[in-house]
Amino acid sequence: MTYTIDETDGVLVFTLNRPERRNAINTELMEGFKEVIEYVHNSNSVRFLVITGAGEKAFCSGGDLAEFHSLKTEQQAFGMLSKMAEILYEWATLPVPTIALINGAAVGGGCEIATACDFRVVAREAKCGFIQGTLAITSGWGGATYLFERGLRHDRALKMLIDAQVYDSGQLEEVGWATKVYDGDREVALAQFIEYMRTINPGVHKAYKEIEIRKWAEKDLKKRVMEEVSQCSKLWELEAHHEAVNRFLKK
Ligand SMILES: CC[C@H](C(=O)O)C(=O)SCCNC(=O)CCNC(=O)[C@H](O)C(C)(C)COP(=O)(O)OP(=O)(O)OC[C@H]1O[C@@H](n2cnc3c(N)ncnc32)[C@H](O)[C@@H]1OP(=O)(O)O
Repeated sequence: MTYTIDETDGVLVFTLNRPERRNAINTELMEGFKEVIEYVHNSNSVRFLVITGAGEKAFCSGGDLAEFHSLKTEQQAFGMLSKMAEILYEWATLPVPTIALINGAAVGGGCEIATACDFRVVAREAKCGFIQGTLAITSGWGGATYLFERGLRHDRALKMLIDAQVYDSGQLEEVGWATKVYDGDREVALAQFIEYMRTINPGVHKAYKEIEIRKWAEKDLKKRVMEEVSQCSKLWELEAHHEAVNRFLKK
């Protein structure tokens, strides 16, 4: 199974389970996101939603370059990108706190997924970055739009995007992208992170999330996400992108 979904004591953990591909997102994993979103909406017990990656090397390496390399045209790219962008918008607007438990590399779309979460709890040795620029594209699942919503200083957010490099945990904490950096066991780090939040009535969590969600609705966030998708789709079609992906796949 390319993913697992486990609920324990109100904490729902969605684990990307393709460690041999550094937990790259393929079509099957997109369905996993949709299953989790439906689970949360239908649940009276889930209080926190956590996403993490199987193994110790990666949280998520973004889109599956082998699977998505077959997408050549702007229209073909838009079909995949918009599907995941819609999923991430539903994820970002869930009525429970969402936590990216970043156990390893979060790059490209993996960094976008983490940025769409409310919190980013990052392993000391993890490196994360919006590396799409090295593939001659921009973020394509809404990650840049969410980044500009996360309260980082504009210059720091923009530099993360146009550096297109991976940042270490110290840098991620310094720019304000990492909520917390942890050492050792990820389960212990998660338990410590939610220790106080879990003493608070879940109705309070939901009400505070609704304030942000209302602001995003008033500011046409979803429209802006889809404009980001369209921009990425245009760049996707260009030869520079396909050549860059070929170089990776022939490594
Ligand atoms: C809008 C989102 C956007 C999109 O999908 O359009 C993107 O996400 S674009 C960015 C796509 N992602 C990448 O370019 C990252 C590529 N991967 C890496 O940079 C590294 O694999 C890294 C840093 C995640 C981990 O490095 P490490 O040295 O630990 O592992 P390897 O590179 O040796 O990879 C092991 C194994 O996994 C395969 N792999 C890794 N990432 C992907 C991926 N994104 N898609 C498909 N396959 C991936 C890699 O090819 C290796 O396979 P093997 O058969 O063992 O050679």
